Amino acid sequence: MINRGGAPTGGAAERTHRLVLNPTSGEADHAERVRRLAAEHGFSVVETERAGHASELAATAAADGVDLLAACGGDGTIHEVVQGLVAADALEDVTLSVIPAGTANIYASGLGIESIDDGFAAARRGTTGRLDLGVADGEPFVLSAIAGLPASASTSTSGELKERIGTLAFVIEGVQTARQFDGLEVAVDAVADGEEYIWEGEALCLLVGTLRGFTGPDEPSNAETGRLEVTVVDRLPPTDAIAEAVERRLFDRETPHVTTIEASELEVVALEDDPVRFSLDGERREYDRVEIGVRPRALRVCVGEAYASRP
Ligand SMILES: Nc1ncnc2c1ncn2[C@@H]1O[C@H](COP(=O)(O)OP(=O)(O)OP(=O)(O)O)[C@@H](O)[C@H]1O
Repeated sequence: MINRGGAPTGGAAERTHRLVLNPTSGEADHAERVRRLAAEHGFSVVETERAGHASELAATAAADGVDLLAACGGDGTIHEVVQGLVAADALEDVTLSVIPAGTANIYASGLGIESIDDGFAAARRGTTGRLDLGVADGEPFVLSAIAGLPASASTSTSGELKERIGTLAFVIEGVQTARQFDGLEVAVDAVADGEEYIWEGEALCLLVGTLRGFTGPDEPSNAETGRLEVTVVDRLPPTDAIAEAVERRLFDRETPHVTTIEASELEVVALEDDPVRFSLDGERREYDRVEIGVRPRALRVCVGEAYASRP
């Protein structure tokens, strides 16, 4: 559901705006422009000085009574800001705004925000959506939990490929950079539409996303379903995996080695001694066993015009 326009909480005059700026994200050439635009739009700016700092700054903003908090950086910065808001138990009080200044900016794209100017325009317009938040082992993620591909795969995907085929672009580029990859011995136990789904074996990769289609040709995508899109790609020769991934996405055909379900919760267990390496919104984590769930529509976030006009 979309809340069109107006201040998300309180009157415009009472709103407090703050922006958490990661000056090192992307090409690291955005800080000066963002400081200027932030001032023009009535945001005070706090800047990160190290990894993890955005979470602390977000929690402080919540404690200070900020009601519109912008995260300026890439997906990792948004991840940290949301982590801080969750830690401060402030999701009901603070509206998030996204100013994309990272390398891939996948979450911003999913919200229909393609540029820094778009981000400020969305904040100014104040149209908000309530979006699902993923949770892995208690840690919130806004976009994705990906295992089996190098964490860099989630950020190295080219924009063009991503636009054409969505999530599976990660698979394709990941496979191309992971030819030496041994596969992932895992058991996946998921609940989809009240039914249990069990997968066990050697996977090439496992992708869990909050944005449905995450995100295919119909961007921007719906992240208000209360379900996670879970894709398991069997271990098979890289070229076959690519062919099947493309076939599945482009022609919407069932393919034998790529399974996609919409789950409300799942558990992933490593069947080998080594833990499974995940990338949570691009940040690296390792688990022997992890429960992944969703907090339906827990995050209030300013959306771009393209998202807001979605039927
Ligand atoms: N001042 C800082 N110095 C060094 N690292 C920082 C600083 N501020 C934040 N970071 C770290 O930068 C990392 C990358 O940030 P982010 O993901 O936002 O940008 P990106 O990788 O360029 O973009 P994307 O994820 O969209 O491809 C995060 O892991 C974050 O912890």
